[in-house]
Amino acid sequence: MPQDAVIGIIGGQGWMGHSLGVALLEQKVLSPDRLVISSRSGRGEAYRDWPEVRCVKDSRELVALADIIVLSVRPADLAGLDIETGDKLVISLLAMASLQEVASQVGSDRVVRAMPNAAAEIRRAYLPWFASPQVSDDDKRLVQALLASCGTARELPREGDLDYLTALSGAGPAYPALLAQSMLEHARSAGLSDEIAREAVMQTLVGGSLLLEKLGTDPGDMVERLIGYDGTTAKGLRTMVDEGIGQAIHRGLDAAHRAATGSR
Ligand SMILES: NC(=O)C1=CN([C@@H]2O[C@H](COP(=O)(O)OP(=O)(O)OC[C@H]3O[C@@H](n4cnc5c(N)ncnc54)[C@H](O)[C@@H]3O)[C@@H](O)[C@H]2O)C=CC1
Ligand SMILES: O=C(O)[C@@H]1CCC=N1
Repeated sequence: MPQDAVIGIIGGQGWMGHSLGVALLEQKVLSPDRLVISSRSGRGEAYRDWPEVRCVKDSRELVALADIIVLSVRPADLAGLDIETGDKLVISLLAMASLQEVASQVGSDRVVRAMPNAAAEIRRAYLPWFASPQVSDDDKRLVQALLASCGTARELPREGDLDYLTALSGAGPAYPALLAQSMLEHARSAGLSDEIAREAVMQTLVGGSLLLEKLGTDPGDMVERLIGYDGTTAKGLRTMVDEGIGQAIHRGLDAAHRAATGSR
């Protein structure tokens, strides 16, 4: 990254905005004097350890100060962004807003769409991104370095893949949360104390995910291996499959994908 490039995050106090800003600072990808955030609610607590970070209320001021602009407002707030970035590099984290929509809203052709997820907060996000043809190879290296501060970043060959991944990985941390919620309700109804139920659910989901990651094999192999015991797990898995868990997941992902694509 150019040593003196200034990054501006519009919505830099929000969930994704501050996750990215703080990750860049903590990993020293960026020195605090090279980060500007715009926030309607003032400075807030997220950057208290870095007083050199500049905070402005007016996003037009941020655009004037920054070389690279990150958009991290909610999709409904895009149309109200009264900014003109010229040909500065713009990185949009917004779901549902196409490259074309972002480009025409901010007036730049150098636009990257990136899709973080909630795990950016702990730097374990999956962050696919797609760039417009006007984004240079140097820009792309920079984008990859910035986004990798929050997890695993990956350039995509097609914008449509980003819409799909908005539903799969962008929304993704909500899916284990739903599973955890359902398991927790069941454990409580079986009479376990709240403390033990929570501990059991969390350790099981985290441990199971880490094991899958470590094994690196097809998840179906682990399912088959456990079905092979023909015991407790097999009974549970077969019932879940027969009750339509697979279809429910596919239909949910289809619905999220349709929402991510909007009218396109
Ligand atoms: N939260 C998530 O898990 C994910 C969010 N996203 C996308 O990231 C974007 C941001 O989402 P969150 O951080 O979760 O939302 P958020 O609501 O936590 O943050 C948005 C921030 O933007 C600020 N804001 C709104 N209009 C502004 C303006 N004109 N100038 C300056 N600041 C302004 C708000 O005050 C707020 O602090 C969204 O577009 C969303 O689609 C993408 C993937 C995952
Ligand atoms: O729910 C949303 O629209 C955004 C995109 C993925 C996660 N949050």
